[in-house]
Amino acid sequence: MLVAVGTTNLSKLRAVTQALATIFPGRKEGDIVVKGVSVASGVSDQPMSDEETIEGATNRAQRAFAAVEGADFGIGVEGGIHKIGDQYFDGGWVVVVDKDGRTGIGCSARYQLSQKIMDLVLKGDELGVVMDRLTGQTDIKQSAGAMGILTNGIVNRDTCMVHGIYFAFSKWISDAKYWEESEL
Ligand SMILES: O=P(O)(O)OP(=O)(O)OP(=O)(O)OC[C@H]1O[C@@H](n2cnc3c(O)ncnc32)[C@H](O)[C@@H]1O
Repeated sequence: MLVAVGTTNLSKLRAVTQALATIFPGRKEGDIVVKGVSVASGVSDQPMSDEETIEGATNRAQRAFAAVEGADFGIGVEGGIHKIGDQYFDGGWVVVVDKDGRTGIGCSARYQLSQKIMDLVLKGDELGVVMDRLTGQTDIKQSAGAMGILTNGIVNRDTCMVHGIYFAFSKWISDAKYWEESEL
């Protein structure tokens, strides 16, 4: 199975590899090939709404699928912020496409961003840059992620994304009766 993922971010690629091993059990090592490709998300570097983040994940999935010949699936994973009331939350959206034209969508758990972090993001820096500056670490977005820092390592970015990937694949792994047009 060849799976094209629209990113070269190591945390996202780890999440996809881990999720696929659970989604398609019994496959021998090497049966599932995950190929990360650099594609444009087509949205801003720091998406600021669920709608924009879903659009980015969709573009990444479609563009990765088109870029990798013979791919069985294209996957787009996009991180983004969303405001609910006067609070800001971050999370990841996942879109899956396949060669039959089917599309699946899922999202990770989301977590609150403090006003202190948001003040820096709203000044124009991406969350990853802000977290690097606050922690003194480099490229947090490819390792623990902001959620890993804020949960003291309990939920890292790849762990968080894995659930979004499971949900995005639900159409392929649950009974078709939940998805087909039915007479009920
Ligand atoms: O290489 P790509 O796939 O673009 O990965 P990315 O991490 O740069 O990009 P995303 O589009 O998924 O995320 C949008 C921005 O949100 C930030 N971001 C989202 N979740 C984050 C997290 O958990 N930790 C740090 N930064 C995060 C990050 O700075 C990104 O610029």
